[in-house]
Amino acid sequence: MTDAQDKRYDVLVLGGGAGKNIAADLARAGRSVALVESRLVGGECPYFACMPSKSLLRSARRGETWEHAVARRDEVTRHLDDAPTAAEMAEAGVTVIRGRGRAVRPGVIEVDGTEYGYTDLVVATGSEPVIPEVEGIGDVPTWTSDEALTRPDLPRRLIVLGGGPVGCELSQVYAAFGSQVTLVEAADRLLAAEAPFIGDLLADELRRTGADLRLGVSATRAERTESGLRLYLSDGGHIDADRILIASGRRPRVADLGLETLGIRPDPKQGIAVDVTCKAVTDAEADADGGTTVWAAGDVTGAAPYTHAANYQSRIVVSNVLGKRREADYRAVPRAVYTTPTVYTVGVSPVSATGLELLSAGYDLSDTPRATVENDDRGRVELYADRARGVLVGAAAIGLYAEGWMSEITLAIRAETPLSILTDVVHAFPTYGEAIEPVLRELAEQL
Ligand SMILES: Cc1cc2nc3c(=O)[nH]c(=O)nc-3n(C[C@H](O)[C@H](O)[C@H](O)COP(=O)(O)OP(=O)(O)OC[C@H]3O[C@@H](n4cnc5c(N)ncnc54)[C@H](O)[C@@H]3O)c2cc1C
Ligand SMILES: NC(=O)c1ccc[n+]([C@@H]2O[C@H](COP(=O)([O-])OP(=O)(O)OC[C@H]3O[C@@H](n4cnc5c(N)ncnc54)[C@H](O)[C@@H]3O)[C@@H](O)[C@H]2O)c1
Repeated sequence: MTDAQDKRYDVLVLGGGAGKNIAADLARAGRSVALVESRLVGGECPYFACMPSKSLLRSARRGETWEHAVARRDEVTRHLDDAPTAAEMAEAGVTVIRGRGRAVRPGVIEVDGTEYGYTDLVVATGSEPVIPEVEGIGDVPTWTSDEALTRPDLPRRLIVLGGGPVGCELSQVYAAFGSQVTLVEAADRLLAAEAPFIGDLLADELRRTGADLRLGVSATRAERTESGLRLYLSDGGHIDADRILIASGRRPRVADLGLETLGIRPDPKQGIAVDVTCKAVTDAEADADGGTTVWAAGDVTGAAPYTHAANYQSRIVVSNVLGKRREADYRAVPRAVYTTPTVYTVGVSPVSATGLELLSAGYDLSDTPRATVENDDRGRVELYADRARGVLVGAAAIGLYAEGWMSEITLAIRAETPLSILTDVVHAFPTYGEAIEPVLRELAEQL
């Protein structure tokens, strides 16, 4: 085994999704940096997650053929070629180490038998799909989002297991291109953590796209049949299909990283606990070890499983590694689902708000002139304010382009802009953004 002192870096980054930004920024700031990546430099988002799913959703919206949509998707993901991104890393001065990294002792990572030393370690290993405990699921044809977003085949009959963001986006994709989609969700509605109107309106849309929704039932058993597979449900029913797309959640990728040797004990569901500076919480003895620091960013922290949140945490890590203390604030991290119409929620959800006296008001997009112009009256926006402080703390919307016209609400929540100022903001006519004005006025009157 090579001596770790021979291959020593100021900073080692494990995982090249959000981790690649950290590596490049720190290298540009003059640190010696190595990035360890076991799959593709760039992480999941550009190749297996956000980008291919958004490309397929766009193609579905435009009524393209499946073949065209797949060709376009594969162009968007550069046919899974990470050479240009790896070259960008090299240009920034980052050494890219291909392979799976794991900690062997404080200050040392091992990749395929070679040891590398570090002063700062950043763990950015992302998350992985959870395979639900359904008897027989391992014996029938299944996909996770990885296959659903890279394969060229269009299953004739597809069961989508789970009605979270992955299940909703991919049900709309496959139903739009002609698969006979049945979505099974254990909760009573889609996107169950959000305001109820969101899941209800989205369910109407998915049904309109052609999907059959089985809400409030879970899968109990799967078996192979002559024509494909059969999935049994908790309500006594069953569904016959050719394939199951598992979209039943993800968990932080923390297994077999040797984190315990660094005094880090991640919760398998919550991931690596970090403080406000994104420094990993370690045992007292590990802290006393001194000399090295472990940071974490992205899905592995369980903080907010979105690329924009991972990128935000990356900026927090970079700043703190460079000695400029910066604290993360998660009050206004958007949660968008890019179906048509789009779901955009941010801040507190009325479903889980505790310890706040929430004021709420809402408005149907059908009442905006823009809905007439677009000939599309789908959607609604609701805003939630903290009565005690007179500021917005949460928002939920579903509607065309909601990811655009709701961003001002993200700023309002983050900046704690008083309602008295928000009610004085002018929106262009005719935009869906005008829907926000009556909601704000109603909230201000309730104060
Ligand atoms: C289908 C789907 C669609 C999504 N769409 C969106 C979207 O539209 N918008 C959005 O904001 N978010 C979306 N997300 C979530 C988004 O993909 C993640 O939040 C984001 O990729 C997290 O970035 P990350 O850097 O933490 O992890 P990742 O992107 O997963 O990167 C982690 C990297 O670490 C590598 N790695 C793991 N272990 C090791 C190891 N031991 N050694 C070396 N390398 C290792 C992995 O190979 C991987 O490349 C979507 C997710 C899915 C599944
Ligand atoms: N647009 C985006 O930003 C975007 C898109 C896709 C995914 N993501 C992120 O990726 C992560 C994973 O998304 P996801 O949708 O897989 O997870 P999720 O945890 O959000 O949803 C999974 C759903 O599956 C259901 N479920 C679990 N087991 C079941 C069973 N046996 N039978 C029936 N239903 C079952 C759960 O009740 C839950 O509603 C999320 O954190 C999400 O935020 C983001």
